[in-house]
This record gives sequence, structure tokens and C-alpha cells, in this order.
Amino acid sequence: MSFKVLVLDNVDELCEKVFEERGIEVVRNHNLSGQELFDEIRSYDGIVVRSSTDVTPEVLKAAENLKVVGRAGVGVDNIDIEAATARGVLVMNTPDGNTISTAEHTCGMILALARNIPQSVNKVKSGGWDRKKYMGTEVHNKTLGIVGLGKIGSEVAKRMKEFGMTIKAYDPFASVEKAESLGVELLELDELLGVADFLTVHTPLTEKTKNMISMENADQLKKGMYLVNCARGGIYREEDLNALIQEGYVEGIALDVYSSEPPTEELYELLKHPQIITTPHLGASTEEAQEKVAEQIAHQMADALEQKSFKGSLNGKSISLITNKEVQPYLKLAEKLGSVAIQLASEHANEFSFEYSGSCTKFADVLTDSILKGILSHHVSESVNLINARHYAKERGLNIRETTASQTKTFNDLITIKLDEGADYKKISATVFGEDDYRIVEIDGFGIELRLEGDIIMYQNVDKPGMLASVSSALANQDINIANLSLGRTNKGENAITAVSVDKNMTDEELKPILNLDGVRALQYVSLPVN
Ligand SMILES: NC(=O)c1ccc[n+]([C@@H]2O[C@H](COP(=O)([O-])OP(=O)(O)OC[C@H]3O[C@@H](n4cnc5c(N)ncnc54)[C@H](O)[C@@H]3O)[C@@H](O)[C@H]2O)c1
Ligand SMILES: O=C(O)CC[C@@H](O)C(=O)O
Repeated sequence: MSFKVLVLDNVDELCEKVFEERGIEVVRNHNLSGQELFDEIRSYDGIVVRSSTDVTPEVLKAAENLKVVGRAGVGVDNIDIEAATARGVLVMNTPDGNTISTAEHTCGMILALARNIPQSVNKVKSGGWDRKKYMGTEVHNKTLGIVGLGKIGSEVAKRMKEFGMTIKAYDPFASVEKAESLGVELLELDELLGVADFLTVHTPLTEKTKNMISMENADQLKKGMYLVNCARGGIYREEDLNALIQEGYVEGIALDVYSSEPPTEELYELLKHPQIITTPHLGASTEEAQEKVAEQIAHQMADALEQKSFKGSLNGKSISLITNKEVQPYLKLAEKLGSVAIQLASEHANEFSFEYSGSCTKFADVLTDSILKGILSHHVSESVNLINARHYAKERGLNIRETTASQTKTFNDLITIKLDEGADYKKISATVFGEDDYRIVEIDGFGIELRLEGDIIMYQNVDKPGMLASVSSALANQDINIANLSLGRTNKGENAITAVSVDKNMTDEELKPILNLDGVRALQYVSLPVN
């Protein structure tokens, strides 16, 4: 299969080179926006962005062919992941390609703040000489507070420790072991604010981190401390930055990132304060980082398009498993069973229970996605895949229950779907024999064995002689061949379930003679793709 990728932002050329080497057609156009972008994007399977292009629901809608959006970098604030997920589009980033560069930039900002480097450089360049004014402070023996001890935060910790700083951090998700191995003491946020001489943030911008420092909690800060933000604009409340300095809470502020980039006029005004030093989002702007992220994203996207691996995917927890050989047969089984379930369910049914037993239980999450794909493909006009199946299930108000059980006595693995009360059949179980022999093995407690493929007539009947003969002659009269059949009954002469596979897709008209046979009840017709 051939794929086409559009590189939209200023991503290193290595990106195109890798795509070309991987046999993927690649076009670079980083000046597109508005209608031009909507028109151009239509035919591409993948797009690569940095932070200039906003991948909005409208862009995603216009990109009819899109399968993957790649961010050459970490932050995906410019990509509407929810909208991408709803459209079944994979979003991936390169989580560690620019870690070192950003950590180094942060360390540079800390030192530049401590020694007034940008301000004094400007002074000299403008013909001035004021050594007293630019008296600095050592970082040695000072405390560096790190909020967010992830990849960049950890690299900053290692480097600034070598400068003789004591490192303390706040990160509710970091393990104590990890902090200890870095020689970092974990504190609560308010404790950290009270002891940090320098505070640097390395978290995403979230509801929790937005405005983490503002005039509202300025009293908690150690007087005369320094603030650094090389993560995301808005973690320090921008409107309060000048006041924090003027009222003596903060001695200096270093910013690489802003709530709007480039900053608005009002923000530019605030940034003019002499104790605020600024860089234009340069954390990841090194040749090394840009080459790494460009190369990584191209390989990751090529692998994803070729369904080889899904490294770096942010919304494809399930899809990343589809390259796992062990899970593949179960995925197919689950999807087929989902398709059977919806064909047997009552109209408007919205309650389904999925039960997994045996070794497939460890894949329960992704198997549920696959069952939902099977169910929803009958109802949703857009294409349903493992990325968007849960989104559509939620949107359609499906109530799902998932349970796992220990191994059954009879089968190594079993997937069971329980249907709504109003359905003719309430519970249907299936398994896979070998690699690709998918079979229904139980319906409502009746043991049955029928391949999950093709066209299947299912009915309940009284277990009496001649029933099958009547059905087969009703089919023979219409020149319809039986491919396979399976009978399940409780006790001799009681109720039975019969499943008949036929060689053609039958119309309602053709089913009528069987439906009208005396003793045939609850006739249902199920149609599945042939393997
Ligand atoms: N300036 C740049 O050019 C540049 C470059 C790369 C990354 N970044 C940004 O830097 C930030 C960190 O990147 P990273 O690669 O280290 O990410 P990461 O995911 O490795 O680390 C983020 C850390 O933040 C922690 N965290 C999340 N919510 C928190 C909260 N409420 N309080 C405290 N800690 C919290 C997480 O537990 C995690 O350890 C991101 O915002 C990223 O977009 C900026
Ligand atoms: O220079 C860039 O692409 C931004 C890098 C950075 O903010 C990121 O999140 O990776």
C-alpha cells in the first residue's frame, strides 16, 4: 500500500529523507493555513507538525484520508486529540527527542538569571558599563525546586546538582525510588515554594498546573526567589508577573514559553520588565534535538502507517497491541462476535456485557474495543476502528460491562457476550481454535459449534424428528445449499437450537418459508464476512 505524508511546520529535512527512504511520498508545505490548508490536506495519510499548525476539528474533518498526525516534539497542545480520536486518527509525539536540549536551555536560563547575563550583555552592547547594577548570586548551596520530575525535570536535576544546588521537587506522580536515585527530595508544593531559591516547572499545562504561581499564593514563596518556565506558558500567571517582582516576592523571572506565541501586544508590554528575561520558545531549538525529533517522528509514522509498531501514540492504547501476534486471533474473534451480537440484539439495545476467560483475559481492554468495533460497524456511518470505538460507544449511549473469569474447563479461551433481556438469544460464547478457526461454541447454555463466517440462520425448535428435514427442503426448494450446521439441545425431546450456515446471502423473502415452518421459533439471520 502506498502512503502520502504532508510536512506542515518547520521540521528538520531529515524527516522527508526518512519518509523517502521508507518509500512514503512526502510533500513539504509549511505556509498553509485556512482554506488552502483544508484543500491541500484532503488526500494525505499523515501530517507532521511542530507547534505552528493548529490541528483543529475542522482541519481533521477536511483531512478525509488522514490516519496519523505526528508531532515532532513533546507538547501536543496544538492538536485536538479528542477530535482526532473521534475520527479514528492516531496522534503520536516524540517524547524524548528534545529532552536534553530543553534541560540544557533551562539550566542556561537559571544561570542567566542568577548572573543577569542578558541584561548586562545588552548594557555593554549599548555602550554602557555598570558592574554594580549587575551584581549576581551564586547557585552553589542554593535550593532548586522542580515542579514535574519527568524527563526534562530529571535531566535539569542531574545537571544543577553538579553546580552544587540542593534539589527538591514536587511531582505527585513521581516515585520515591526515582527521586532518591536522582538525589532529589520530594516535597508537597507549598513546602517546595517555601524553600526554593530557584523554581523551575516541567509539567504539561493542565487545569492543575495553570496559574500554579500567581499573586494569590505569592505569600508561600521564599522572598526574593527566581522563577523559570521552559515548559508551557501560563503555568505562572502572566498578568501577575510584574506585580510578583514589584512587590518583592520574586527577584527575577526567565521565560521560554508564553500563553500565546508570539505573545500578544499586552504580554509583550509585561515582558519588557528588566528583571524578566525571555527567549522565543527555544528549548528544543538545537540541531541535535530537531534532527532527533524529525527522524523519530518519520520512523514512528511510517511504522504506524505500515502497522508495524505504534511507538509514541497518545490515543492508540489498543492499536499499539495489534502488532502483537498473540492478541491478533482474539481481536478478530472479538470483532466477529460483536458483529453477531448486534445482529441478534433487540432494536435499540444499549446494554451489553462482555466476559473474558482464559488467557485472553490479559487483553480484555483491547478486546472490548474490538467487540465494540464489531457492534458499531453496523450502526455508525463513519469508519470505526480501535481508536474511536469507545468514543462512538459513549456517543451512542451504549452501557458496557466487562468481566473476566478464570479459565473454563472446556476451552482455553472464551469470549461471551450477554445481550439485552428482549433478545431471542441472551448469551453467546465463542473461541478460536488454532490461529484462525473462529467458532461459536455456546448459545444460551446450548453447546453448539459453528464457524463465525458467512451467512447463518439460527432458530429454536422442539427437538422432534423431521425438523431439520423440513428446513433443508425449504432451502433446497429455493436452490440454497447448506454449508454447515450445528444442533444444540438440552435433553432429548426438549428445546433445541439449530444454526445453519448457507452458501448465499438470503433475503427476507427467502427466509419466510423457514420462518413459517411449524416448530421453528425465534429465527434470526446473521451475516458475517468470510475470513
Ligand atoms: N520549551 C520547549 O521547547 C520544550 C521542549 C520540550 C518539552 N517542553 C515541555 O516541557 C514539559 C515537560 O516535558 P517532559 O518531556 O519532561 O514531560 P514528562 O511527561 O516526561 O514530565 C512531566 C512531569 O510532570 C508531572 N506532572 C504532571 N502534572 C503535574 C502536577 N499537577 N504537578 C506536578 N507534577 C506534575 C508528571 O508526573 C511528569 O513527571 C511539557 O510541558 C513539554 O511540552 C518544552
Ligand atoms: O520547538 C518546538 O517544536 C517546540 C518544542 C517543545 O515545546 C515541545 O513540546 O516539544
